[in-house]
Amino acid sequence: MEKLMIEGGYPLEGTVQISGAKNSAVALIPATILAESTVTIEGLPNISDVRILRDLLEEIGGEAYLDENQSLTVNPENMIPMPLPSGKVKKLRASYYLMGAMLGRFKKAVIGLPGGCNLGPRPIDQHIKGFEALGAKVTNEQGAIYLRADELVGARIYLDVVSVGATINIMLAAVRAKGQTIIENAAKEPEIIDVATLLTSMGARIKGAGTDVIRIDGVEKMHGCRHSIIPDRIEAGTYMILAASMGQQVLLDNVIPLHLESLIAKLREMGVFIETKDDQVLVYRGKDPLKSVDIKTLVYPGFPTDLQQPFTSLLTSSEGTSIVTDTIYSARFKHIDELRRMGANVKVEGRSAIINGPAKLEGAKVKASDLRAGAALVVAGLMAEGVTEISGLEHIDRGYESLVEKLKGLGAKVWRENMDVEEMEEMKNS
Ligand SMILES: CC(=O)N[C@H]1[C@@H](OP(=O)(O)OP(=O)(O)OC[C@H]2O[C@@H](n3ccc(=O)[nH]c3=O)[C@H](O)[C@@H]2O)O[C@H](CO)[C@@H](O)[C@@H]1O
Ligand SMILES: C=C(OP(=O)(O)O)C(=O)O
Repeated sequence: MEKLMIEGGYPLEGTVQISGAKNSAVALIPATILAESTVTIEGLPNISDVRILRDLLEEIGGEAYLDENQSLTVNPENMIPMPLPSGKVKKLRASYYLMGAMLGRFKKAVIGLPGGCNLGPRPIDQHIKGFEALGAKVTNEQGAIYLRADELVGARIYLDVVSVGATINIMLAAVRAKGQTIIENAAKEPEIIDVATLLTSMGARIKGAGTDVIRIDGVEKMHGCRHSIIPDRIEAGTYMILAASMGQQVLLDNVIPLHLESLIAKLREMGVFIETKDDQVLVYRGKDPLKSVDIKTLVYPGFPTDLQQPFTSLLTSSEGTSIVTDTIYSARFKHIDELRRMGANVKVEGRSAIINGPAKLEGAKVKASDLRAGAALVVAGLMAEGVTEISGLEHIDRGYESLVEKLKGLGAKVWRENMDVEEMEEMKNS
């Protein structure tokens, strides 16, 4: 087991290449199940979630080859509706997309309840409501979801909560249903458009992805294609926050600036300078101290919940009081105790964190309890005086490709180290 070591206080400068979007990748890979010939997805991020999903495709009989350029070629011809009640499906949240994709292709699936970051309750009632509306019988037996349908028939489905996961999962099943499905109050995240683009290249008929009403006309067969994934707006956002905290001039390459408008607006409000080009963003700081701001996480195009945690770390260095409210995941504050351990002046009240700055952070031994908590601690570690040791690296590896190499490329002092036996015991017991 490894830990991440950061010696803080060094300015960041240079160019960083942004990888393909994790939250697209984890839906695009299951979507390949729906095709009847070879699908290639180019530019996938080199992260553990991608490798686990590749393995899951092989478990159900697919051929899935990930090459050195992170292109995944899937031959789904010999796939079978093998039950996946436990094992790797438990390692990530997005294994729930196997439900929609297998239901669409085989009209049946058995998938263990998904894992992923522990952000408090992560219900899937809206996914199930959608599958049932399409004609599936859905039961929960001993921690696995059983889905079965004689046939899938298009339906009008109104989502009671705007959910990225439910929107994509229903889309995956509906592309192979008979007739038209209309998803109302759909989520509008860029990852939904990316999945719809892949499905359309595979022969699906989808209109309105990226708006709150999506219309899908079911088709009988879907074929192979090539697809290039969108850049990761959350990884890009994390590097923009890092640049705002410690950057002189940091250029992000392979970005869609439009996907980051809420973050760009908030960083500018704090006094950070940002220039956007077609697929690049330049971030730099002036001489003045950063100003405090309030943020509230919202569905897209609002401020993303996935950037709330690293942004909170940045706010510890700004002058005045900031309030961060997470309306998507009210318990997404496990990073706060760790930030306090490093000297931050933050308290949690209900679904808000109240941050008083500027605080002088000091290196400490801290634990990443989930993926973006890990990103938050990396931001804090780079700002802090002295050495920060971050355990729980397996969470960070779920979502950030080559983090150490990318940070080193910007001039950070960061490295991975093996934990000693005592530390591993501590980890197990915490
Ligand atoms: C809207 C939002 O910011 N979604 C983010 C959320 O998506 P994730 O897919 O986890 O969450 P959803 O978008 O599906 O859910 C949004 C909200 O709806 C609730 N819900 C969801 C499904 C359901 O069946 N019932 C239900 O009540 C969730 O608890 C949550 O409060 O985390 C992902 C990974 O961190 C991000 O990629 C998404 O951008
Ligand atoms: C919480 C996240 O991932 P997951 O939903 O896959 O657990 C995330 O990407 O911030």
